[in-house]
Amino acid sequence: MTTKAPEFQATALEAIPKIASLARGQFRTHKTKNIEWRKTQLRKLYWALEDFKPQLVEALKSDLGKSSFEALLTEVDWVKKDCMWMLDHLDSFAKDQKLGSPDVPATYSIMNFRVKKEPLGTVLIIGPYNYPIQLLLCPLVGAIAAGCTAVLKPSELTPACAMWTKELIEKRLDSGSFAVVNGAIPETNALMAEKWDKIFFTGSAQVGSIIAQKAAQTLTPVVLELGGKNPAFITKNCGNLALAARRLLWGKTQNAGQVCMSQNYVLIDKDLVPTFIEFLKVAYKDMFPNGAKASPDLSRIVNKRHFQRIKKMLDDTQGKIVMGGELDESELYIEPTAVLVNSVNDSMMQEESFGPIFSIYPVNTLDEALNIANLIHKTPLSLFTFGNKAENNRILNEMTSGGATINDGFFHGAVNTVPFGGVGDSGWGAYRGKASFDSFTHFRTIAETPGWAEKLIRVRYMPYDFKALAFLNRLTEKKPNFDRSGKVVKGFGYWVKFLFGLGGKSAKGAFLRWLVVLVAHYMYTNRS
Ligand SMILES: NC(=O)C1=CN([C@@H]2O[C@H](COP(=O)(O)OP(=O)(O)OC[C@H]3O[C@@H](n4cnc5c(N)ncnc54)[C@H](O)[C@@H]3O)[C@@H](O)[C@H]2O)C=CC1
Ligand SMILES: CC1=C(/C=C/C(C)=C/C=C/C(C)=C/C=C/C=C(C)/C=C/C=C(C)/C=C/C=C(\C)C(=O)O)C(C)(C)CCC1
Repeated sequence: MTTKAPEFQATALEAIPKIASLARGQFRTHKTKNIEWRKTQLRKLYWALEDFKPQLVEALKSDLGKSSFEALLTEVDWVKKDCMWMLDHLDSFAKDQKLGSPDVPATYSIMNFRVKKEPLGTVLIIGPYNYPIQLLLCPLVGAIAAGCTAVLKPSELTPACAMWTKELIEKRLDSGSFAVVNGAIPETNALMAEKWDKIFFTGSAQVGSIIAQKAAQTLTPVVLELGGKNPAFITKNCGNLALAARRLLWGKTQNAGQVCMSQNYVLIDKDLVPTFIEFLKVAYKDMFPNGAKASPDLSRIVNKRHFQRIKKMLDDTQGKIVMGGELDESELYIEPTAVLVNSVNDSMMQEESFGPIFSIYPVNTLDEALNIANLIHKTPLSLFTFGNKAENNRILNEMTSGGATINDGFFHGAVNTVPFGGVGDSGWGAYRGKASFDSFTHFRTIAETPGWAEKLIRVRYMPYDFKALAFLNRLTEKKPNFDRSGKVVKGFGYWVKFLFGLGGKSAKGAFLRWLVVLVAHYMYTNRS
């Protein structure tokens, strides 16, 4: 089969309602509730990715100039690993969860409480352009695992990937249950006019807001995986400044920095700035011994619009380019570039670069750095800290983010089985690993009241009987061990528990303490 992608073809608008209706109809057959059926789809997706690997690698090259190395590591093989991991864990994720203590008080243990994991239904997955395979198909892995049917809308900015994705999904997965609609705003709007049981959107905050507003009209739940202006903090106590420079440069060179979770700017102790810049240049030389432009490893910017957007940030900055700075629109090439700035109003601080450029902002204190970062973007998608333990903990405590990495670039987002998502306006919800299954699952609590218990539980019936209520309260009510000011009162009960528990804070703690006492007693009494 040729590796050249078919000419990009948007899905006919009039076909979209039928595609959505077919996916809904497939869900209503209930076949997706069969775990083996879901596993079969995941296995088919795995082999489709394997078999279409040459086409997908070629498509990523033509759409983004993405190296085959990154095309495999962060796209095709990444999703294949997702399929394998989900296959290994799906049985445990999908089985009913029996509820007991402490969720269910002993009094109600006869009700056989359990949580049934049910697919939400038919979902819409909208993907971005920067990782057009991974960021579209990893949510699909979750949807399949949860038992949903799905319609995918790839980004039109990566047309070759979109066309091959359509082919591999529609040719290899269950017909009608999984479909791809290609197109841009009109097609996405036509999809948004349909009723979905969940929408999973990855893209800009601006478009995410449009999606969320439309979804709200039909009370459709959404997951939003958005962007952010992500800070990196480097303090005097960062330990290895050269390591910080190399690891942060990694975050801005992979995929030519078109990574929503990479750092946008670096807040660094002012005394470290000259050395940091030198270390950046050393790392740059290591990564690109023959220059970045000649390197087969560095992606290109996806299109002229984004190229011009990034170029404008550099044109508008009042800062000084201290590394890189070469651009070539004919190749959509932008050199990894660092800009030394001194104003929070600088274009390099105010916008998400979503490219291979970032700013360096000297600070006097960690207080100043935290104030600036919270001013620039209170809820970024990521943050990175290079300080001592106390400083890192303080940064994590005083600044939130979707995820964070200590002492590296975006490593919290470089392992496909740990939860990934934003916070505040950088995203709603999470996926990857079990979170992918959970994201498309309804956790349905079920109780079952046995007939023989009717006399035991008559308390709820009229005519109400306060004696029965008092009896129920005696069984179920816990006396407070605190007073009205919220202070724990160390009364008789407290001391009895303390003594019998040997001061342990929990049953496990008490057990372990008693075990130590008994072993010590045994060893003493049996000493030679
Ligand atoms: N949190 C995450 O995992 C990620 C977040 N992003 C964010 O996405 C942005 C870059 O990706 P893009 O693809 O440019 O995002 P985008 O928001 O422009 O497009 C995303 C999707 O929305 C569709 N779309 C665009 N405009 C629309 C409109 N007006 N109405 C309806 N649908 C529309 C596009 O066709 C595409 O499929 C950056 O802001 C980046 O931070 C990108 C990748 C991952
Ligand atoms: C080899 C042994 C060991 C240790 C091995 C280790 C620690 C290996 C480390 C490997 C590394 C650093 C791999 C890095 C991989 C990076 C990846 C996969 C990046 C992925 C990027 C993605 C998915 C980007 C997504 C972008 C998004 C969502 C966005 O737009 O933001 C031991 C264990 C130490 C000893 C045995 C041998």
